[in-house]
Formats: sequence, C-alpha cells, structure tokens
Amino acid sequence: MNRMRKVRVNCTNGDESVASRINRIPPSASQATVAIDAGTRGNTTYARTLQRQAGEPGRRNEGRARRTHFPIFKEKTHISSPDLVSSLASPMEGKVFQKFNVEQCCYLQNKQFKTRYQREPNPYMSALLPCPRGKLAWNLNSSLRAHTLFKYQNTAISKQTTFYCNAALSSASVPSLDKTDFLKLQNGSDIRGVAVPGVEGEPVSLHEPVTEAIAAAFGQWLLHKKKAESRRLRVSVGHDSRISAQTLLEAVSRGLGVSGLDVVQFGLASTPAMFNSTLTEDESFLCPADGAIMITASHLPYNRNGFKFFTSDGGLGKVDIKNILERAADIYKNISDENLRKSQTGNSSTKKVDYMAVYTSGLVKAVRRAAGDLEKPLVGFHIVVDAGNGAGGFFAAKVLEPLGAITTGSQFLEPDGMFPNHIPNPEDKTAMEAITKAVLDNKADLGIIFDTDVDRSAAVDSTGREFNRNRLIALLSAIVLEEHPGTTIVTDSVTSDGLTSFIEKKLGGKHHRFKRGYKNVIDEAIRLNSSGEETHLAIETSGHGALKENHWLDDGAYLMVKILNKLASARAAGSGSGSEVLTDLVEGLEEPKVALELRLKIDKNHPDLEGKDFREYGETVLQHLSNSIETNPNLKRAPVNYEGIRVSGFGGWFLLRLSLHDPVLPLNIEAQSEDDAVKLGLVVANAVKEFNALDTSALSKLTHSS
Ligand SMILES: O=P(O)(O)OC[C@H]1O[C@H](O)[C@H](O)[C@@H](O)[C@@H]1O
Repeated sequence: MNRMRKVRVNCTNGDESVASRINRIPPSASQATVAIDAGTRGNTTYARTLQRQAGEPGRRNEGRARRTHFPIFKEKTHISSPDLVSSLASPMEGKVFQKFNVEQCCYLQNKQFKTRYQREPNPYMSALLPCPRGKLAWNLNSSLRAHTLFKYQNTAISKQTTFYCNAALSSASVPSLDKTDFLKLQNGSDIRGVAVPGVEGEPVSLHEPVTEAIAAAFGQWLLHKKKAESRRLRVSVGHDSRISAQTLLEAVSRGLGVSGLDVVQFGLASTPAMFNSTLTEDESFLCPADGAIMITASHLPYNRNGFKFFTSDGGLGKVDIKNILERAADIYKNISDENLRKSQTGNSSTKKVDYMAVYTSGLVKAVRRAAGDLEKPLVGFHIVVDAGNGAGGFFAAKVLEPLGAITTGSQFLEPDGMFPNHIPNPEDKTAMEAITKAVLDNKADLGIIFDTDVDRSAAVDSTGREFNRNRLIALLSAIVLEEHPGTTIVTDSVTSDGLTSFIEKKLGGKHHRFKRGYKNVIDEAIRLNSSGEETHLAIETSGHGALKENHWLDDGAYLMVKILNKLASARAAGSGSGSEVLTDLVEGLEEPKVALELRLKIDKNHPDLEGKDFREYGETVLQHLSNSIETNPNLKRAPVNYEGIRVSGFGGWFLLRLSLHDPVLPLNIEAQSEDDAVKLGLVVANAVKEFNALDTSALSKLTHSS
C-alpha cells in the first residue's frame, strides 16, 4: 500500500495539469512522465518578477514587479500555486486522496531550497518548508497546476524534476459540506465563490471537489432537461483570465465526465461566446454545444471565481441554479475517487477547439454587413481598446483590425488574472479614466472598454466624453429606435428620469424601466415580446445589454458592434467620419448635475434583526420609508415602479431598494444641485434613522456635507 510512486515531471508547453496526468497513472506504475505547461502570459509575468527578485534578469514588463507572494523552488521547477500551497498547508480543506511526502519532495527536488527560504522567508514558503518529519496531505485532484509550475527560463537546466508521492489512499477526513454550504455559492443566476486562498477572512469555498460536483450536477440537469439518457451530450467550457481558471477548467471537465458528458474546451473565452456556442451550427467546431459553462467571476477580485451556465434557451435562471447546487450537494456526498478516475478513462471525451475564431468572425461579418458588405469599413478610424487584462483583448486584433481600424494605444489586452492595472469594469471610475486617457493621449476616434468576461462594455468619444450608464443606454436606444421606430426599450431600475424623456420625447420610443439585474431585464424584454409588446433592446446601466437581433445574448462586444455599425454606415453614406456621429445621437439627453449611489449595509448579526433574514429587515425599512413619503407634499411616488421605493421631488429623484445579492440597500439619488441631493438624502435619512442595523454613515456624510 505504501509503495512510493515516482513521477518524472517534464516541462513543456502542454496545458494539462500535472494533477490530472498523475491521476491517470495506474497505481501499479513505478515511473511516469508528466508534462507541465510553462504557463499563461500572466503567470509568465510572475515568473519574470520572481526571476528579478532572485537577482536574475527578467525579460519584459520590467515595471510591474509587484507580486511577491509566490514561493520559489530555486532550481528546476517552481511551485507557485497558492492553492497547492493551501492544500499542503491545510490538508483538511479538500478531499484527500493521497499523501505527498513534502520533505522528501523538497529535499530531492532542490537542495538549495532551504538556503533560499532562510534568505527570503515568506508565508507560502513556510507552508512548504521541508517540515518537521511531516507528511502533509496532498489533494491529488488539487492543482499542481500546469501554469503554476514553471522553470527559470534563463537557466540551462535539465527539463526534468522528480516528485515522489506514495500511492496509498488517505483516510484523512473529507470536509463535510452540506446543501446549505452549496446554496451559499448561489449569486442570483450565477455561482460565485472564493477559489484562491490568501485573502484574510475569505476562505476558499470553490474547492476542486466542489467544482467537480457542480459540473457533474449541471451534467445531470442537462441530461434531464434534454431527456437525453441515450444521446451523447456535449458541453463547451471556457474561462476568463483569472489565476484559478485552469484549475477549475480541469475540475469542471472531470465533473462533466462523471455525468458521462463530452467536454469541449475553448480556453480563454468570453461569456457571450459561450452562449453563442449553443447556437452555432458547425460540426467542425463541435457546435452546437448542448450546454455551455463559463468560468468567471466577472469584475470581482482575483481570488474569486464562479460559473455561468447556458443552453440554447439562454442563461440559466435562479431556480435552475438552485436545483444544480442541490444536486451538487448530493453528488458531493457520493462522488468517489473511483468515479473521477472512471470519468477520465471512461467514454467521455475532452476536446479543444478555437471557438473564439468563430465568434469573432461573426462580429466582423455583422459590421461588414451593416456597411453594405465593405471588406474594411473602419479604415481610417483609430479605436483604442482597454480589456483590463480580462478576456476581451481579442477585440482589437480579431475584430477591429480585420475591419481596417487602427488600434495602436490599446491597453491591458494581455490576460492577467491579478488585474494589475485597474478593475475590468466599465462601472469603475478608475477604469473609465484609464480608457478616457488612452483616447485623448492617442487622439483616437473612439475608446472601447470591457469587463473581465466581456458581457459588459462602455465607450468614450474622441473628446473624452463617456458613453456609459444612462448615456450608453441613450446611444443604443437611438440606434435601435432608428431601426425599429416606436419600439420599447427595457432598462434596469436605476435609470434616470432624463433617459425616460429622451427615449419617449426625443426618440419616440417607450421606456420600460424594470428591475436591476441583467437577467431580469432580458427576461422582461422576452416576456414583453411574447405578450405582444415589441421590444428590441434590454440594457442595464451596468453595461450589460442584449438585442433581439442577437438572440437576446447578453453581449458587451455586440453592443460595441452596434456602435461600430453606426460609425461605418455613417462613413459609407458620407454623413460623418468620426465619433461625433455618436455624440450627436445623444444630443438632448438631460443629465443631472449630481448622480450618486450610496450602499447602506445591513448588519446581518445585529440584534435588531431578531434572527430574521436581512431581506425581511430590508423590506421593513422600505415599508417604513414608503409610509413616511405619503405625508410629504414635496414628494411623489413613481407611478410605475418594479423594485424598491422610487420618489420624485426637489427637481430630482431617489430610489432605495434591496441589492440583488448583498445585505445592502443601495440608494441612488439624482438632482440638479448638491442642495437638492442633500434634501432627498434627508428624506431617506429621517425615515431610516430608527433602524440600527442599517449603516447610514454614507448618508450622514452626504446630509452633513451642506
Ligand atoms: O443589486 P446590486 O447589488 O446593485 O447588484 C446588481 C448587479 O448585480 C450583478 O452584478 C449583475 O450582473 C448585474 O446585472 C446587476 O445589475
């Protein structure tokens, strides 16, 4: 039972994880060769940073030596995976299948390790230190990640390193997670969790075994939905640039295999591309996929990750996600090492295709079509892209350049899951400042910015004026209403009164202000259409937007394509040659002098909650505010309103509502002066002052600022 397994690790550019390869080695084998991926670009950057810190020359990105927390094995192979480190350091965290003799491994692998550690101690290294006689448990399915293992590129060393593991199954305990733990991972119609350790107070919740169970559950759900016990189903899987992407990709693939589904890996992809793969009819790209999974946590910090699921009907909603998580909890209890091994040796197949080529060529074709089938309708336009080191870098080289645009000055196109430049989020002030600066510095005609997984976007005109929030909606509404006069535009709840009058009075359309949440907005547009009210655009102030002509696909890149179409067709018709065509379209949109959002937190543990759910408490606050409005002659409740309390008064308006996900009451205020904003703030402050579990400090700051 305790026979030592010797695994020879061979550094190549393959991209399979060491762990999954080791998994496939029959227990009887005494020696095997395993390939290690040299890494994604982001991780290569870490490697170079580490090289510099080790006094060795880095090759590029000299200015970015800010990531210092990865451990180094000075020779041959470097283990830099924080998740591996945590598996070693906290053996109870994951399912433990094997024991890994760290002492022996470190010693045999690297005699200089100890010296190096003494010189440069850090917490991860100490977790890996050849420990006091210690045998630490190693979750074999955990990521001895391809991209987190690399060797110094500038040292002429052997390409092989040896790990010793014993092959005995461990009886160490498996963390017992139940349905409640799984349901905590639900975030509306997404799944989100912590995938990388190291952030205080944020323990890992998206372990690999949890991920396997979730993917297996999606497989089960899909089989049930498609009533397809006898037909082979395939699921496409893509990911954004997060550092945990590869680990979760492998875990998702294993989980789908457990349910007997075929896996088609797309690699780095966008969320809309994943949905699109369920619609594409092209067998050479193994499409259509019966289902799709995007591994992403959108704009959240580097340590988070999650999943979005699609079928050809669109993104899965809350009810289905809950169902999948409940199934996952059951699977988790019963999944065994044996199931996982079978999934890798069984009938399921895992293939890779470059689907982004199909998706991007669809975007290119759409612009060409709009410009009367011109091959390069954007010749002469200078457009800069800011992908925030997420997955959207493709837009410059694969969409704009084939259309003839110049893209010099584009920035942060390379995927880097530490998001070193700014948060990839068009709602973020710093991000918008970054793209605005790039437009002005490069004297570009237009700037385009995406979030991490490219389902949200915003733009900037040549003068540096932002097309985001209400202005982006106004622009898209103008474009869509030219094509479909009189149509209804569905938006989220925090849109301005100015937007309503712009859509209705200037553009002749109808504004249907619904709830916050991209899925809510899209579903409402679909519902309106099916009930006979024509609508072609569902869009949020967050930069999410979907068009009927694009299968109601929530696609930030397609929103930008609509803008490009406008530029290209105006040029083709001789009616404009720069972004003023766009700026002119939003002429007449009234904008408030003051627009702010304060997020008032509910303390879930406050005694005033009396054990109630924070939502119930929030509803009580809203009810109280509602009652207080009735008696105030200066205020008027919005006649039609689908969430929270929206009130007009003092020349502006406010909306207090419950956040979709968090124990927070977001308060949006728009007014024509600071004083009026304060008056509106005071209305809310007076109504909520007795609610001690509500953190009103931001509101106090506003009301005391005058
Ligand atoms: O309700 P909030 O906390 O403001 O969050 C609302 C937002 O949540 C997520 O980010 C969704 O992707 C958005 O579509 C939604 O608008």
